[in-house]
Amino acid sequence: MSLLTIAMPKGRIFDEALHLLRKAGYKLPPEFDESRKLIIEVPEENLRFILAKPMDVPTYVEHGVADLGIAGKDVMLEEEREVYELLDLKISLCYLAVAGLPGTKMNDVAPKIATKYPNVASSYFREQGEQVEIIKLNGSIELAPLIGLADRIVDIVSSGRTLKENGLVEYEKIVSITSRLIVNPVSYRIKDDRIQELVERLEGIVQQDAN
Ligand SMILES: Nc1ncnc2c1ncn2[C@@H]1O[C@H](COP(=O)(O)OP(=O)(O)OP(=O)(O)O)[C@@H](O)[C@H]1O
Ligand SMILES: O=P(O)(O)OC[C@H]1O[C@H](OP(=O)(O)OP(=O)(O)O)[C@H](O)[C@@H]1O
Repeated sequence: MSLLTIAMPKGRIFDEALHLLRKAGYKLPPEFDESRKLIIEVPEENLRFILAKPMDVPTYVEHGVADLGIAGKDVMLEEEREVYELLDLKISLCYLAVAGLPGTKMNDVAPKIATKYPNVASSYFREQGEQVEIIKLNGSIELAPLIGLADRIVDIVSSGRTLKENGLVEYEKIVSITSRLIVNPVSYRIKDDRIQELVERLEGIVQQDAN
């Protein structure tokens, strides 16, 4: 049985992803819940996990240092890596939206858009036929329109609380987001039996949770 390396996103998605794997029958030790280790070996399952920043998961998978990974659709759209998407895990639901101060129009000439997702934002506004200037930020995106840095933001909305508490409104929804199981194309070919088994086990749980 070949060893599978799985890139897991640290942070928000981690607990839900872990829960899903455990429900699918994988025995993952308490180390996952407590430790700060970045590589966790599970020899009993012939699995190895690497714990990465969510935005970096497709990079590890594309380079083949991880066979599989779990990544938000937002990350997949932004990073456009050479990986296959195998399964919608239907966890960590949220969406990407355009937001800004209420009752405001975007500047006519090169309106500024602040975002952590420069590629997604440029494609979106290009499709809308708008020429915009993208300002890349790494967090606290909602600050940008409040402080006069940008006309609009493109950011994740989940509960809507961050927008509301900062007096911002949503202008357009861009795309719904869930987390996906992704695979390196070569691993998919050479470790197909193991990967297929993992997909089927997870698929069963995702279906069960959806009903
Ligand atoms: N409210 C939310 N805000 C941000 N991401 C969310 C939210 N809900 C679900 N997600 C999913 O979680 C992923 C981000 O997880 P997380 O916030 O832990 O990482 P991060 O953006 O790298 O955070 P940080 O930069 O604060 O470490 C996104 O790619 C998205 O798919
Ligand atoms: O709709 P809500 O439930 O309020 O969630 C959305 C907020 O959560 C994320 O920020 P995060 O907490 O990751 O902080 P960040 O600004 O450092 O990215 C996202 O960028 C929004 O700001």
